[in-house]
Amino acid sequence: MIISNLKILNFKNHQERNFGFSAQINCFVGNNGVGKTNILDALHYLSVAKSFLGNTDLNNIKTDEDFFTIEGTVDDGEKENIIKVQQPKDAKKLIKKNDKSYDRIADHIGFLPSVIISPYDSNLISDSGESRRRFLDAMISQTDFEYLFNLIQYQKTVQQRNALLKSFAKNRYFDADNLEIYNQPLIKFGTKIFVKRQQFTDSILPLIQSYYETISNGKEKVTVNYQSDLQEGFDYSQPDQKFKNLLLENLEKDRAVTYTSKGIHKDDLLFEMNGNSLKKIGSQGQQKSFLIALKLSQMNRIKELTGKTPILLLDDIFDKLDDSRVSQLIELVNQEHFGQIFITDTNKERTENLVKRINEESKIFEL
Ligand SMILES: Nc1ncnc2c1ncn2[C@@H]1O[C@H](COP(=O)(O)OP(=O)(O)OP(=O)(O)O)[C@@H](O)[C@H]1O
Repeated sequence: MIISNLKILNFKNHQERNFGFSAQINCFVGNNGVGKTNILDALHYLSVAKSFLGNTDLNNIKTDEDFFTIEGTVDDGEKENIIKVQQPKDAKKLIKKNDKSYDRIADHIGFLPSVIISPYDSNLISDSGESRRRFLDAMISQTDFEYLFNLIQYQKTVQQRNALLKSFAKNRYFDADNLEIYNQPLIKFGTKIFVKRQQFTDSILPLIQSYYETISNGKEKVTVNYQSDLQEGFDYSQPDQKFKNLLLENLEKDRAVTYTSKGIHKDDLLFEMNGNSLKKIGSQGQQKSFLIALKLSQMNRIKELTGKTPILLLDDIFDKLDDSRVSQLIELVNQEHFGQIFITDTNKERTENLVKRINEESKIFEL
């Protein structure tokens, strides 16, 4: 997938911008706060119709303006497509492909896959399990529409079941048959999600280890463990049984706390380095190397599963990495064809030197 052109109107600090991109490497250089990351965020919008920084859409409209528009020309290998994302101040966000609006934003996910590596990724290590779950979900959803559908259904069902548990407690009343209406879809969708998360983590682990080994020159060994309430004693010949048992065993607890205490909405990913928690013992550079390995593996899997090469967004990537790790990373980019890459850096000279070392066509934009 190649973005040949990007037009931005009233997006964050950018009033009006128009870029013609290289099919290979594009760099944005400039001082702190000039809006380099915001350009990557605009490209991220073209991919999944939302910010990677977690801001609300309305906050991304330039101050004192009434809307923002992001328009990209995307070559999918067969033809050029115009993707347009528009957020008015007082109406719903719109996303269009070739002038046709999508009914649901989810229908666009997967058309233009992207992988972002940014300083904000460190939240993946430091935050609670929720951000790792969201990352895992986003990773799988980009290659598997059914997964996204199951996840949306599961989340709706958990909310409905929790509301029912609360209403039971409030009215001092309980009806097992009524609860069963929600248990069934919870088990069906939750089990499918568990199996997919397990398979995906298993398939990505060797890639993460191999990329980490290359970047760190074999200095440390990392692992990623998927953890789920459904794991212990899960039987693939009767997959629904485990979740069924869990709900039964925890019924009294769920009634007492008035929410669903067990399930795949509590899953987590455990990141380890040499057998210890990466969060506890990893230096900033080691953690960053791990996150880069994780993201490059994500890229590799998306490419393998969909046949599409995601765009790679590298925000401030060289900060905190020593020269040896930067060299290894560049070596990697040279060896494997990563498709179209967008890089931000405050240091123009460093960027020019880097680009010289990578044997790809490039453009540098000074902001
Ligand atoms: N809705 C908005 N309206 C106007 N300006 C905004 C809006 N949202 C963010 N900004 C501005 O965007 C700028 C930050 O842009 P960005 O993070 O892209 O900078 P950067 O060039 O990547 O900086 P750094 O090198 O520090 O990472 C800030 O000056 C901020 O005030």
